Amino acid sequence: MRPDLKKVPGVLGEIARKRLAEVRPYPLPPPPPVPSFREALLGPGLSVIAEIKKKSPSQGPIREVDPLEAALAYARGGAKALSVLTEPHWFGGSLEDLVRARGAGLPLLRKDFVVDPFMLEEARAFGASAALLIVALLGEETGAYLEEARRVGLDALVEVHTERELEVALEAGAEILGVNNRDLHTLAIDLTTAPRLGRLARKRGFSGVLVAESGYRTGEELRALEGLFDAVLIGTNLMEAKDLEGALKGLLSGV
Ligand SMILES: O=P(O)(O)OC[C@@H](O)[C@@H](O)c1c[nH]c2ccccc12
Repeated sequence: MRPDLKKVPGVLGEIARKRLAEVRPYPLPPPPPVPSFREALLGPGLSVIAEIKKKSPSQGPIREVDPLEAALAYARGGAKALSVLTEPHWFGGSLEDLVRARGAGLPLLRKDFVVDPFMLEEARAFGASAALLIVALLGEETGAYLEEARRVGLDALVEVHTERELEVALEAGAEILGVNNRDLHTLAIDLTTAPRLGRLARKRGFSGVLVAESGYRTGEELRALEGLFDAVLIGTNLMEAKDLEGALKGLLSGV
């Protein structure tokens, strides 16, 4: 289950290699009961996964927030689930942020660069309902990580950015598929990526939950996702707003 990270280029490779060097398994507390991430996204209309992210490689510092206050504001604003960055160096996150965000009662996605199966057990033990699996990192190991996620009781958001990665994700049996508009090697965003690969996934017979990720800023952009996507993941645009609840309500009023 060791992904081969030597050949992963750009920012993504750098972050992931650092993360791998830091993994040191330790005894974990028994996992708490958590709500279902998958079910939360399957409600009517386009579900929003709102992200708690203090900084990022593309934006630099975004804001300092208390993850509990942010989580409560997002819940009031209509989010169906939350994504919490736990990567410390480039995103300023931590597992404590995950624990604090649980206070809002919404299902949590552990947003990190999972490169070791222990990180999945850890996510579950700290109260996540789901974890992100990045196909650009895990490659042919994606299926093994999906199985491990299932074994520990986590949903997996399997993230792709190219047609080749989509094939790997479908072959691995992904049930929740995320299409990232952002190329994690270069950080460039292209909003045509999600609809293009989303449509291709459906054409290939994918009947699971489809999530569009990254770069969304307007109600109009969200409206364009309706009918194809079950959910959208929004981070920076919300985090930059003073009033998280108002910003999310504003975006959703257009949908
Ligand atoms: O802040 P944005 O552009 O709204 O994007 C959110 C989310 O999609 C993005 O943070 C993300 C998508 N995939 C990732 C993988 C690792 C780190 C971060 C991400």
